[in-house]
Amino acid sequence: MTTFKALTIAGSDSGGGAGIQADIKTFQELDVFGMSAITAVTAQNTLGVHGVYPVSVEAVVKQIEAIGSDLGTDALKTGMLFSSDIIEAVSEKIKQFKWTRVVVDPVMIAKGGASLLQNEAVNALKQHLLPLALVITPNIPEAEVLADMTIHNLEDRKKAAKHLHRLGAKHVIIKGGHDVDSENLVDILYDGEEYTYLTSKRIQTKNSHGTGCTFAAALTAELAKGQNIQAAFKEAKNFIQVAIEDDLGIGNGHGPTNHWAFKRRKELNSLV
Ligand SMILES: Nc1ncnc2c1ncn2[C@@H]1O[C@H](COP(=O)(O)OP(=O)(O)O)[C@@H](O)[C@H]1O
Ligand SMILES: Cc1ncc(COP(=O)(O)O)c(N)n1
Repeated sequence: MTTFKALTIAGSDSGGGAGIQADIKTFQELDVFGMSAITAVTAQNTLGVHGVYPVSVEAVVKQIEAIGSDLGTDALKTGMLFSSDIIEAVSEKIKQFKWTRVVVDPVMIAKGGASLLQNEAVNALKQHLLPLALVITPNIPEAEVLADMTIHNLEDRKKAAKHLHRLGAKHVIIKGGHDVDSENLVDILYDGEEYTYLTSKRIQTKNSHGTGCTFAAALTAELAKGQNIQAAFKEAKNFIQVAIEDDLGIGNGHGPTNHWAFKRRKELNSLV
């Protein structure tokens, strides 16, 4: 049996709902062997971010080299990268190891408002990492920053996707979680020619901590297994939908999603 592998280069969330922890859980649930390079440690729970402690560039590079020189990976995702120095170093390593199945989740601000990317690092992200992305997965506020425009509606989102494609990302997914005025939730994918829309019902919940990380990790896992972007997009959307639906109700604030839900439902369905 082939063992598919995926690497996450991201921050640690002590609360377990986002960041490295969400990524590894998602990889595992989708039958992909998960590996990590940690860029920053955050002291975080469902109530917010209580501390951010970046890891040295040297330590980030060493972690990636340890994986690249031995295990290799079938796909990778980036999440919280924090600084332009880390972004540049990560980009160099992606090039060195000739990794192409690269998902860039341009994490900027935690749901509670804490900054997970320094302002001056946005340019580094655009210049160095975006051109290496097979797919970039911003939420609406992140797409606004990267495309340098305001997004009011779906047409604006399509324009922003085109802009990010021009900057070098081969595919652009702009997620719709922040479009809180609409009852349905639409995620869009642009491949340079056509748009694909995935629509789901908006679930009313305060427990959406880590949705972006989990979605991007599911996408990465499917790409690691050799799926094409369209198929990976659909599976990632299904994964996050049920993870939000079956939330765990833990913590006193914005709780995590349920990373078990997708596999458990699949197993239940195969029993009946
Ligand atoms: N309330 C919700 N109901 C259903 N799906 C959601 C909800 N909120 C977010 N999602 C889904 O979770 C994923 C992450 O969305 P979003 O919240 O936009 O990103 P981020 O977590 O990066 O801010 C997307 O696939 C989006 O469609
Ligand atoms: C370490 C880390 N990385 C990313 C996020 C963003 O979380 P979300 O997926 O909810 O946008 C987070 N809160 N913490």
